[in-house]
This record gives sequence, C-alpha cells and structure tokens, in this order.
Amino acid sequence: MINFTQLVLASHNAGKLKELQAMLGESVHLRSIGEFSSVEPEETGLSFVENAILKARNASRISGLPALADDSGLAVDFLGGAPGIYSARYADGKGDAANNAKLLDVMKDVPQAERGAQFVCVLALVRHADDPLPILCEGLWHGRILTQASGEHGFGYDPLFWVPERECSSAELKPSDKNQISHRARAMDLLRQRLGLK
Ligand SMILES: O=P(O)(O)OP(=O)(O)OP(=O)(O)OC[C@H]1O[C@@H](n2cnc3c(O)ncnc32)[C@H](O)[C@@H]1O
Ligand SMILES: [Mg+2]
Repeated sequence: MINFTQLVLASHNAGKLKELQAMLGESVHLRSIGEFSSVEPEETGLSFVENAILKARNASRISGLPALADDSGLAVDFLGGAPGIYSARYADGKGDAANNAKLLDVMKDVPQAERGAQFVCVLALVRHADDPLPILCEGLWHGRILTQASGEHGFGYDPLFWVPERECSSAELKPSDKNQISHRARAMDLLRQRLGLK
C-alpha cells in the first residue's frame, strides 16, 4: 500500500503542482521533487507514457519515496500532433512566452476549421524506483488554437487554448473550473479510481 502522506511529485512545474494538489485534496501531501534536487532529468522518451515513467522513476530514486509524474503537452491537428511531447521545448527552452509566440506564428494563416488541438496528460505513479507495474492514466481535452492570447490564469499554452464547452480560453477559466474539466483533471479522475480514493 502506498503511503500517501509522502508522495513526491516528479515535476519542476509549479502550475502542475498547484493543480494536482488541488485535485488530490488535503489528505495527500504532494512534495515537490525540487525539495530534493534541482536537476531535471532528460526527457528522452518518444511518448508521453515513456517520459512520465522516466520522470517518476527518477524522482523516486532521488527521494526514496513513491512518486507521481505528469507528462503533458499540446497536440495540434494541423501540425500532425506537434509540439506534443516537445511542448515544453517548442521554442528551444526559451519558456512559455516564446512557445506561445512560436505557435501563434506557425498557425497565423490556418483557417478556423483546421485549428483543432488537444491537451494531453499522462500521469505515472511508481511505488519505488524500479516498480515493474507503474500505474498509468491518460486524459485528453479537446479545443482549438486561438489567433491571439487571452486570459491570465493557468500556465503554459492556456492563453491560446479555446475551450468550446465554456466559450472562453483555458486561461480565462477560474482555476477551480479548469481543474474540473482539463486533461489533467480527467487523468487524475482515473488515478483516483485506480487507487480507490473515490
Ligand atoms: O517535466 P516537468 O518538470 O513536469 O515540467 P514541464 O513543464 O517540462 O512539463 P512537460 O515536460 O510535461 O511539458 C508540458 C508542456 O505542456 C504545457 N502544458 C501542460 N499542461 C498544460 C496546461 O494545463 N495548460 C497549459 N499548458 C500546459 C506546459 O506548459 C509545457 O510546455
Ligand atoms: Mg518537462
């Protein structure tokens, strides 16, 4: 049985930590891997699943604790699913603003009907670094890429992601609303079921 009072989150992304902690509630304390190490593992996998497992194992090895990892990104239909697993590195590691500027530029002449995209989130939970049976849960969130940034909430590509069911950008949603319907919320829902937390 996993000791949830000591679960480490294998992520250096403060936005993910905030969202995942809010979804898990107070009974589980997510400790950031940043408490143990500032070195980020190289994400050498070719899929979200591979990178999530790689990050979870690395965090568990460093901390000696069970670890949860989140590998996520934005898959744009017109770009054949890019930037996908390379979403964080889309503008060569220059950060969210540069990633968003690049995506807006690449998509600037693409008509509305071809601007479909999905956010993807894979959560991987390992009980220890060599766990042969990681728990894997996936969530998708369908939307469209906007032609200009809008909204101040969230992080990453949120200002560019139109949410059809709410008729606003993901960065215009209240954090508590995003946490009900996002790719991450869907993956976390499955994880809670797998762990018998609901
Ligand atoms: O690997 P860790 O340390 O967890 O942090 P990271 O930010 O590098 O995370 P990923 O490698 O999983 O890359 C995810 C990319 O997708 C973006 N992304 C993921 N979820 C998002 C969300 O809910 N809203 C907006 N952008 C998101 C995020 O900004 C990154 O550019
Ligand atoms: Mg990363």
